[in-house]
Amino acid sequence: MDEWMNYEQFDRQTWHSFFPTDTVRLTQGNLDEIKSLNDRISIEDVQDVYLPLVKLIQLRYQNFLEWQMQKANFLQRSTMRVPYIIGIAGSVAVGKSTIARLISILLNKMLPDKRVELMTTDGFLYPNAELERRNIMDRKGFPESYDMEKLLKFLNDVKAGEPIVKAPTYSHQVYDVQLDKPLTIDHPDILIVEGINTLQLPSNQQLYISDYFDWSLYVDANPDLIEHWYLQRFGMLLDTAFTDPSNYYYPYSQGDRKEAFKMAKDVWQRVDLPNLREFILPTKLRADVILHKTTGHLVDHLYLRRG
Ligand SMILES: Nc1ncnc2c1ncn2[C@@H]1O[C@H](COP(=O)(O)OP(=O)(O)O)[C@@H](O)[C@H]1O
Ligand SMILES: CC(C)(COP(=O)(O)O)[C@@H](O)C(=O)NCCC(=O)O
Repeated sequence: MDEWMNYEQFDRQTWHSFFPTDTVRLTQGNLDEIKSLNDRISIEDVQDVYLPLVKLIQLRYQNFLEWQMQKANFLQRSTMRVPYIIGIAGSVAVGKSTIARLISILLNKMLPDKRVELMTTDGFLYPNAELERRNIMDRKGFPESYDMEKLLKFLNDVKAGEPIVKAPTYSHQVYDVQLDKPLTIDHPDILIVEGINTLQLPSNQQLYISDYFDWSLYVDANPDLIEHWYLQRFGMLLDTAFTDPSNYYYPYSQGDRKEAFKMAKDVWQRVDLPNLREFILPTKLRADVILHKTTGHLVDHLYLRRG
């Protein structure tokens, strides 16, 4: 069976032609904000790929608002403000959080009167101490390493319009969940939820976390390229750990750099790559849009689900 049968494929030129972006003027401030995300992010990608993508999200969001109104009319109630939730999935180090931040900047630009918030599911990993207690430290990122019930409850509270909902956070520098530094989600218009497990099926609950997503994106790339990006990020983590003994990577930053990279490559091969193959890639065809990246993080193709 053709796995792509439910998707239409577009190359970047065609994709760009759907929303020629001379209609949206990015100010120098917007560009600086985008640049500060990542020095190497390409402005061509922003114009050719991400602005049309965000335009599509805007259209879907308008449709959602319309539906909320019609539903309230039908149920003879006043319209409630229900957050629109976007899920972003893909491998460790494929660029999910960078894209999530970029989409949030562009959404703010296109919808200045709406409040957009951003979070990652990493905070719902069990803390390292608990992973160790369960003897699954080598399975960090695998389905059993997340408190999915807590994540479901969180999404449910946000969707139900609870005014203040707290989400635990995760630090790559500390390499652990930071229970003392929760993120407060305060009734946003749009919430972007990014994480490797956003499109995964539940192991034992009846509810799927993807049921809470109004729109979803999967970020795809060749695993060899993702390994390269993982190791590049590892290099950056080593550089920032250099002067900070509290950083998880500090000991690696003090020792032989070659040995440190050997260790990181081993972790990718033993943990993150099998996780990608077994549990993340199989969720790709559940996304509304699949964005395919190639060398240098450039997007070459997009796939849009039919219907
Ligand atoms: N569009 C991009 N251009 C250049 N580098 C990028 C881009 N997207 C991500 N990166 C880099 O790739 C690495 C992984 O990205 P990140 O957003 O942390 O991935 P994820 O959230 O999927 O783990 C980081 O070092 C990041 O700076
Ligand atoms: C916290 C993560 C599961 C999530 O990754 P992310 O998508 O934020 O890059 C991952 O970064 C991780 O720590 N994996 C375990 C193996 C490793 O150290 O790479």
